Amino acid sequence: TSELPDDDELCGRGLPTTPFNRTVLTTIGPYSYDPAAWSPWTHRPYCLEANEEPWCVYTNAASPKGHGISIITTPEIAGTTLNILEHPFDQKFFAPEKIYLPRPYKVVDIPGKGKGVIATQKIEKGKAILVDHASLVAAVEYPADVMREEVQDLLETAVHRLGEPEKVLGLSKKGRGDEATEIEDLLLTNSFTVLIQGKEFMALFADLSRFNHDCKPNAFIYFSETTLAMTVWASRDIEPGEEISITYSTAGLLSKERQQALENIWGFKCSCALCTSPPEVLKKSDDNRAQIRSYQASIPKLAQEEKFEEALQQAEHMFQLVEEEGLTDQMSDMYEYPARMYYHVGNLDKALEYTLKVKREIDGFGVPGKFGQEKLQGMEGIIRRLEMEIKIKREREEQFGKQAKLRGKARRVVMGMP
Ligand SMILES: C[S@@+](CC[C@H](N)C(=O)[O-])C[C@H]1O[C@@H](n2cnc3c(N)ncnc32)[C@H](O)[C@@H]1O
Repeated sequence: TSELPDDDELCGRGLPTTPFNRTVLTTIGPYSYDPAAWSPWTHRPYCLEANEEPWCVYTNAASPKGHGISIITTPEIAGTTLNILEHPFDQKFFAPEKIYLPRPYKVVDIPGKGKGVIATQKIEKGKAILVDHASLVAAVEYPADVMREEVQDLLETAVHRLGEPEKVLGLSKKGRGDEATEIEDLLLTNSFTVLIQGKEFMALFADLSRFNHDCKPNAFIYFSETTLAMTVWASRDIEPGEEISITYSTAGLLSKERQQALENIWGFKCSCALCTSPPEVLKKSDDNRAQIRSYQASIPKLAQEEKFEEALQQAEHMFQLVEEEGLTDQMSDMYEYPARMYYHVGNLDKALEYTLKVKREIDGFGVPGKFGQEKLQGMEGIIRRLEMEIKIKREREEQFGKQAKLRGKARRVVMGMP
């Protein structure tokens, strides 16, 4: 738009001002005119001054994978937290055997939902369907002295600086009229809230944005803070021709709560198979989800009171219901409870089974961060120990079995039997 800095300014030669007459910062550091100092950004950061600190657009127009990435945040966050941005430009972070290439789906029209994604081949549970790097990452909250028009200006700049802005501009919009600008509408219709080092951001992913919501999805998404990529994982086997769906709402909500959350946060009325099913089906699902919710509260409590048998019975039933409701991967933080409790009651095989699930959660999905790496090493240690204890236990049982056989034989000899 005419409000955007012109090409000279984008290359760092001019002195751009925002349409609101705040001078874009020109100090050294992230604002330097020397392109070498902007790395890994391809444009000089475009900033507006706010009371406490400036807010800037940081863009790498070419990476990752050509479509580019723009991030709206403060220089402090860009300079510290987002140092991790070396990673998005690294293409080696994914094991090829874990991900489908080329993509195993196509984008088609889905009645009542606009566009959506259909599997073009059988997709196996546990494999990655798509790894999509964010195109736009924008802070959710701004200081009180930053005007809405100024945020709109940052957003415009962020999108138009991308290598392929049309990939983002072509996404679906609700048509919110005067309520929102085109880019605000795009964000409201398509962005996912992600956490980067504990801070909330809105993130827009050009390809992920075609996946529709389902209350009983067959896939789930995982965001990696270190690569700023969202991965879509198959949570069960998916047949060719099936729509691939994810969930936009939080786990464990009942049907009315889900409908409300989707309307309030995403602005649409859900027409997925579960939401449009007969009342008795919906009620059964709600009962299951209410039971899961109650188990989520009671299992940690029972574990604390060392009522392991009861807690384990509940945990087994909970994971059965979770599977039935298609929520398996939203409950992964609960695996640690049965892992520990089975160890306490001496069931090492089950303890190992659940510990392996915890490990899969940490390292299966993208590159774990520093905390993830430490936890992963801890888990690997526990797994080695459990495997060793199981081996020793098996050997003892075998030894015991042999001795019992010998004793039996000796007794028969004493008694004069053949
Ligand atoms: C992130 S986009 C998904 C892709 C979108 N259908 C498209 O055409 O590009 C979110 C929008 O898709 C539609 N949508 C997604 N899931 C839906 C569902 N379960 N029921 C009805 N509409 C849905 C809504 O219009 C929503 O605002």
